[in-house]
Amino acid sequence: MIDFLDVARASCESSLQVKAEFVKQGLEDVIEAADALAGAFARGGKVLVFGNGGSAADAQHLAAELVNRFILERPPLPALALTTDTSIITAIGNDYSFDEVFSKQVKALGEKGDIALGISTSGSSANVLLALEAAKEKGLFTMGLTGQKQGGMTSLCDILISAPSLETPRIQEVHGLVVHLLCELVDLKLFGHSQ
Ligand SMILES: O=C(CO)[C@@H](O)[C@H](O)[C@H](O)[C@H](O)COP(=O)(O)O
Ligand SMILES: [Zn+2]
Repeated sequence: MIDFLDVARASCESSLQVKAEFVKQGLEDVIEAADALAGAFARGGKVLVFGNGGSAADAQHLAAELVNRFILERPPLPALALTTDTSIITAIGNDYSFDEVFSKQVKALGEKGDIALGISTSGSSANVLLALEAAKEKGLFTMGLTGQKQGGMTSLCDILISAPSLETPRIQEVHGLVVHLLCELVDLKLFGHSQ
């Protein structure tokens, strides 16, 4: 019989372990990414965020915190998740291919001075890679959230934040933390306080 307590405990342990490892080796990349975001916002740029499945949810989570607020009262910051407009996504998916659902939006909305942030736990989702490629072609600064494998994101991201795991859920749990860290550090850099 399955011992559900054991299963849940093992997943929690593994999540904690991956986060502990990330705290040891990943925080400098997070600070660099927060610097880039704060700098882009200060200069009038915006961030375009995209990913699939749970990473689409992470993209929307980040955009929501930036546009609305995180913990502090502060002015709205310009962020757009490219995962939310079903008319755009179905039209591109239907007429061209699902691989282009984010890249076409980057081509339409991305401007020099903006940041493109792709989220992929495998680093190999074609629509995320094509969008980062399109962003590079348009002169945007590119950033990625990925896992241990990194896939094609290594060569396409100016800053790449990697969660040290090969398991999608564990990687996503680190990405959730990174989303909140980015919001906290951007607030601190732009508005001088974090709580
Ligand atoms: O949330 C999960 C699994 O935890 C899934 O929805 C997962 O995000 C989807 O399978 C994605 O399509 C995976 O894409 P990627 O992270 O490899 O780019
Ligand atoms: Zn998930």
